[in-house]
Amino acid sequence: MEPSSLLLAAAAVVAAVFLYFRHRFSYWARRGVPFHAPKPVVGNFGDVLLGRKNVPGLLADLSRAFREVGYCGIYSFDKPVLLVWDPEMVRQIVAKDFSSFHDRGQPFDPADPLSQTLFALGGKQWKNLRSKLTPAFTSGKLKAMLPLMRDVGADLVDQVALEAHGGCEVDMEELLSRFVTDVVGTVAFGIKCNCLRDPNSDFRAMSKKLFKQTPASVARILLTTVHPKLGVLLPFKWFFAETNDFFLNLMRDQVDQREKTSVERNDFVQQMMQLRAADLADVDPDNHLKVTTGVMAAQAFIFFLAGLDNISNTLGYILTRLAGDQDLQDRLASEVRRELQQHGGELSYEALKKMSLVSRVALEGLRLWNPLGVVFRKCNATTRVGDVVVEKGQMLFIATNVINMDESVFPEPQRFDPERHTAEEKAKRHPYAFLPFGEGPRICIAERFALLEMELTIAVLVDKLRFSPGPNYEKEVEIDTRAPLPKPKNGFHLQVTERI
Ligand code: HEM
Repeated sequence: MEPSSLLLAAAAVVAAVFLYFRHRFSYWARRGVPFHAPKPVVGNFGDVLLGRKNVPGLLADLSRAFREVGYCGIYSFDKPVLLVWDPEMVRQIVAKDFSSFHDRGQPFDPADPLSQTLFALGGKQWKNLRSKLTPAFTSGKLKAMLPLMRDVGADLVDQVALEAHGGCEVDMEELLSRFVTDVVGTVAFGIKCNCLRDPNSDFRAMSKKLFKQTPASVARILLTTVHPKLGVLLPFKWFFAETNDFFLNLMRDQVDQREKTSVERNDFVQQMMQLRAADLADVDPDNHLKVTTGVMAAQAFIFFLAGLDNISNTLGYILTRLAGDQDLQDRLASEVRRELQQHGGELSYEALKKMSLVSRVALEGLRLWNPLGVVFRKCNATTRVGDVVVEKGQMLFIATNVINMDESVFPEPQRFDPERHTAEEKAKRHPYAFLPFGEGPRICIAERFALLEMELTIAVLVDKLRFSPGPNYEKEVEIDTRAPLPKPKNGFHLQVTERI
């Protein structure tokens, strides 16, 4: 090709790209929705890509200019996204008009077994699987899982006491992270993985790998959130081949072993096996997802993804707050000891459910730490939400961290105050003003499981141990802005002594 033709072709490409972005980036202006001016290509997400802010932090900052409006338009790369924090609009999106917003727009690749999670599925397949998985989280099932969790809780207390040597500072981020991995190992996969004792176990290595953020993994997560098809085309699977094989083999081995030995355990693998047996009778192939070993592994994998950092970091944050408030910590310990006494010394399900301060502390931790910070939906039928006409295909982000910090609802929002979660206080506020687990038919399926695990952990720790500020104590925990979701930059260092 002639140099002049080459130059002309290059100019045409540049002009086409320019015109494309100019059109894309005028989306909100054309609709009269207040918006943030985007940067070329990255839209409003440049600070996340550069590691300057995590996703909830970015969304909180973007909401600030339009706080009273309750929503604004943003651009995730070139994709317009409606950012919402007005509780009434949120109610409409996640509950009232659920039929127009039933999916998250997550990628689903039939060739990638671990992408077939309840979180990612949409439409009728989601509905069918959700109804099958819901019974796995009933009170009866949680009660049956509790002894498994309690054993790991006892291991945690022993390990913390061991590392504290009667008064040293301990990094609770590391120990809690190993603890939650052991819990998931036992309740989801039926194996004792011993990460608390052995920080180099296979399970621990895999969980570390999974949560290790690389520029490629962050880019993929962001891109797949807004461009599912693009995500599927990228030359690596949802969580890379090694992770796929690890979880698939784990599930396969567990199922084989149980089928051979007829051993039954009160865990998630057992429930998935029952589901698979019942599934053989399901005669609706169009709307239901066949429960293969891959589909079973995918659901257990979500346990792994959702049940680790979310829970361990919220607990680490709570212990940090308790270390700074000895009075609250003592009241908590008294409640735990009183209820234990009244329940024959056993930390039973009934005893835990009587510990109302423990529960309020867990909720206040979730309000302030808010591990996910954002809930998303994709519009599947054009619908008016408040003053905005949301078109089919439109992505919506619900900034739950902004809602949780509204000072008209939670005065002095930065203050750790469990009394915000009494029944009377709850009755005074909008029902959508506190959403750590999302809301509506797609609310976190494991909400009660996650709360139970958190309550159990708080109870076993404050019963036996006292947490206080040590030399590396951070009253205000510094956040690692390079991680997409809340993560402490320097761990949760706390001094630990035995509680008399
Ligand atoms: C403190 C811990 C946890 C928090 C804060 C949390 C929070 C959330 C949130 C905000 C959502 C989105 C809800 C929505 O879109 O309205 C969600 C969905 C989900 N979570 Fe959790 N979660 C936690 C633990 C877990 C655990 C341990 C599991 C293990 C099974 C789990 C499984 C799921 C699943 C499968 C969904 C998708 C539900 C659906 O689409 O039907 N989560 N979670």
